[in-house]
Amino acid sequence: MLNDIKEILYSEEEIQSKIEELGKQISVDYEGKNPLVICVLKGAFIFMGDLVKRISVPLETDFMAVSSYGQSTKSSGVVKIIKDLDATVENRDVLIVEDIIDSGLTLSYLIDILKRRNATSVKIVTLFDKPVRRTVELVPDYSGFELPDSFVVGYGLDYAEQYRNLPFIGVLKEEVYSS
Ligand SMILES: O=P(O)(O)OC[C@H]1O[C@H](OP(=O)(O)OP(=O)(O)O)[C@H](O)[C@@H]1O
Ligand code: HPA
Ligand SMILES: [Mg+2]
Repeated sequence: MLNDIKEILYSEEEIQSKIEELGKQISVDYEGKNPLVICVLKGAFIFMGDLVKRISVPLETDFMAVSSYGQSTKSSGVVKIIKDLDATVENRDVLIVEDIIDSGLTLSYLIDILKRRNATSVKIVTLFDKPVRRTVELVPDYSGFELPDSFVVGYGLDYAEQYRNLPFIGVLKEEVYSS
């Protein structure tokens, strides 16, 4: 598995210290509120677990599964809901937890759905962001690291469902997906 990685971009330690910072800021901003924190499966499952431990205000969690990349390194452009939320978002302060924003298609689709369900507020926290790849305008409220334009894996992110268990984020060797 490690042989397939071209370069490590951020180590486990760097990621954990960034999550601590994000958690502190979110705790300040949501003081006195009880947000519904939504994990976008599958990619955000590790970040979600680490982040909620660093948020000190009361909160509820829920999970939604969407997919648009499948077995490819390019978005299909079609966001499929595989599992919807259990909770109702009406009159809730919603915080969406994402692992990565790339084209922006997944989140712009989700934000639209949650606003139509009458959430009081909808904010986004992403651990990784590739702003140069955007095809729709979208700026996260909280962001961990900006990444270059290369396909990355690890810390929840996959290629063809592999590599999610790597504790760091790294660039996948092109020969792995171009062969
Ligand atoms: O900004 P975008 O171009 O839409 O890309 C970002 C989305 O793509 C990935 O999900 P994917 O569809 O691969 O599903 P997964 O989380 O199950 O891997 C990632 O976890 C984000 O949800
Ligand atoms: N890696 C894994 N999944 C992704 C990426 C990426 O670079 N961009 C969007 N989904
Ligand atoms: Mg994926």
